[in-house]
Amino acid sequence: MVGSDELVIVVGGMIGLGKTSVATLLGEALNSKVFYESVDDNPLLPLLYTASEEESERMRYPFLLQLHFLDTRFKAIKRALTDKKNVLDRSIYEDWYFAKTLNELGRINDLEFHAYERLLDNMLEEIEGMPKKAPDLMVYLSASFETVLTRIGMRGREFEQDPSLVDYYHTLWSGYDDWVHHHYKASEVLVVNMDEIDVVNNEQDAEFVVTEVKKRLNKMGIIV
Ligand SMILES: Nc1ncnc2c1ncn2[C@@H]1O[C@H](COP(=O)(O)OP(=O)(O)OP(=O)(O)O)[C@@H](O)[C@H]1O
Repeated sequence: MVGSDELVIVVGGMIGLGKTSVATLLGEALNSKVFYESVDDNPLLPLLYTASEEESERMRYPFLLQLHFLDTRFKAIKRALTDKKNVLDRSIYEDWYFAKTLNELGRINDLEFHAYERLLDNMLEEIEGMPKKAPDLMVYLSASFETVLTRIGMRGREFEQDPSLVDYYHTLWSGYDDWVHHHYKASEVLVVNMDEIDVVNNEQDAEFVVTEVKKRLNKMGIIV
């Protein structure tokens, strides 16, 4: 039985749906530390979006970016599972889906992807050897493609705005639900439909999400 003081929650889902806001909200509601996905100190991320195809291919930016994420997420999940009582804004489990999509799009080659998978397996084995081996719950934010595009546009992060990225977003979006339901096995999953939910501007929506998470945890025998 997991005590509420050992609880680890990961927040997942497509780009722009509000993982950071939901992670903050849950951190406050459950009195937990939050590990944020850091975008500002990641020099490789804008390059994934803005470098020319030729430069990206020559410099291997998509692969280097995956190594960067693998490194930071491994650190975060190890700390979260050791310290306990944490909420993570995205996690190591989800990055594989990005890497696989970039491989399918030809931006990461097969040799790179296999090297990535071996490194990831090795890291996951380390995690499974820890006293707390996995998160307790993934809160998965889901939405229509229209909502995703609206939210990415509203957030206005400059390097994410180019219209040529819509195909990339659609490819990621179209396999995301399948990834969470058929590939992700580390914990139970609570799906939150973000089409009608705005946790930032609507207090009732924020309360609704917190209540849903608490209800699920209680059902799992974790009293919060
Ligand atoms: N493994 C990865 N490979 C490629 N890009 C990634 C990866 N992980 C995150 N990103 C990118 O990093 C950026 C930040 O991620 P994302 O927008 O999902 O989180 P966020 O800024 O916290 O959004 P939100 O909080 O609104 O859900 C996005 O452009 C996303 O595509």
